[in-house]
Amino acid sequence: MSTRKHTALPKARTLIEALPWLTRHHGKTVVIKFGGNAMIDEELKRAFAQDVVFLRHAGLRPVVVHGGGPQISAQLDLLGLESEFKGGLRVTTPEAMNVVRMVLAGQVQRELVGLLNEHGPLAIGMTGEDAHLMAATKHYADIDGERVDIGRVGEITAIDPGAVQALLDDGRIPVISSIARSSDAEDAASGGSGVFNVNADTAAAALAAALGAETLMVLTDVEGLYEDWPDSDEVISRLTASELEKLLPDLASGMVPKMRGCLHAVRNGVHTARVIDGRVQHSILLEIFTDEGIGTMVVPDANTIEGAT
Ligand SMILES: Nc1ncnc2c1ncn2[C@@H]1O[C@H](COP(=O)(O)OP(=O)(O)O)[C@@H](O)[C@H]1O
Ligand SMILES: CC(=O)N[C@@H](CCC(=O)OP(=O)(O)O)C(=O)O
Repeated sequence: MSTRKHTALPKARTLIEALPWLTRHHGKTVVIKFGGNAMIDEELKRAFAQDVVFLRHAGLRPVVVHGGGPQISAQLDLLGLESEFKGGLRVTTPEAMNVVRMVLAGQVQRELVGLLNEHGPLAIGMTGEDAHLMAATKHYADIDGERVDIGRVGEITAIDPGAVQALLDDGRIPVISSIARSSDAEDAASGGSGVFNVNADTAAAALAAALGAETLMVLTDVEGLYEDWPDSDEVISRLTASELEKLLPDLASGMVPKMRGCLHAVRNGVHTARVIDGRVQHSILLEIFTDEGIGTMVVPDANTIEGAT
């Protein structure tokens, strides 16, 4: 004879709590940006892969855009090259560009694809260079009103999401590195050097808009957008595009491309853009499938879009 205690009820409640969210998000595209600072340990990376695969099996269409800033800096350091940032962007010499490409496409992307594919033949890696996904032109940093040359940093000029849509239609999970081909034909024809280093938050936001995604989710190493960083740890849970626009000039480095990206996304058809804590295991599932939600959510101004709650 065997007996069983009824411990299953809380589990069932959790599943039932997910039901309205499953219905709401079914068939919707979610672009998830996984920041280099959130990839701090193996457990977290595995949990991230599980969450993304869960979304896919729950009927959503997840797309991963990954970062790798700290990993690039570590490799540059090994090679005796310095890392310098201006306005939150890496000053990218042609030599550094080769390292950026090697680390993002050859190391970080490969690792994430491998972790996702432990769950089945799902993930396919690509960079913005593939199938004309991302075209860019040279970006100049604006430092106190001055136009500063920061090397091979790109500003996205066009996105062709066709290849990503095709992969999604085929049930795959695209994993994208933020490298773009030059939209200048002559530069592009120069092969290896005809590419640009694009900030991964910016790339994720532009892709979310081009795909008509429902949600942009940015995983980082803080709980969300702090109101008075670094003096307070009060997280802003929800703000409109206009409210965010007013805050932008006061934001510091790492948050600038993230929040600019969120603003761009919600102003271009994405229903919600969220910044969440990637250090919390299964933060993606908590954000998508539970009533609480975590982190900071940005919504369009006239919040008339059904589902932007
Ligand atoms: N208002 C703010 N709220 C939260 N974090 C902020 C804020 N302003 C600046 N930051 C900094 O931004 C960092 C996140 O950006 P970044 O280091 O580029 O992360 P990622 O690798 O995830 O893209 C945080 O760790 C924090 O130091
Ligand atoms: C132009 C620029 O700064 N590109 C970034 C690309 C990687 C990135 O954005 O990684 P995180 O999301 O981990 O910061 C860089 O070279 O670090």
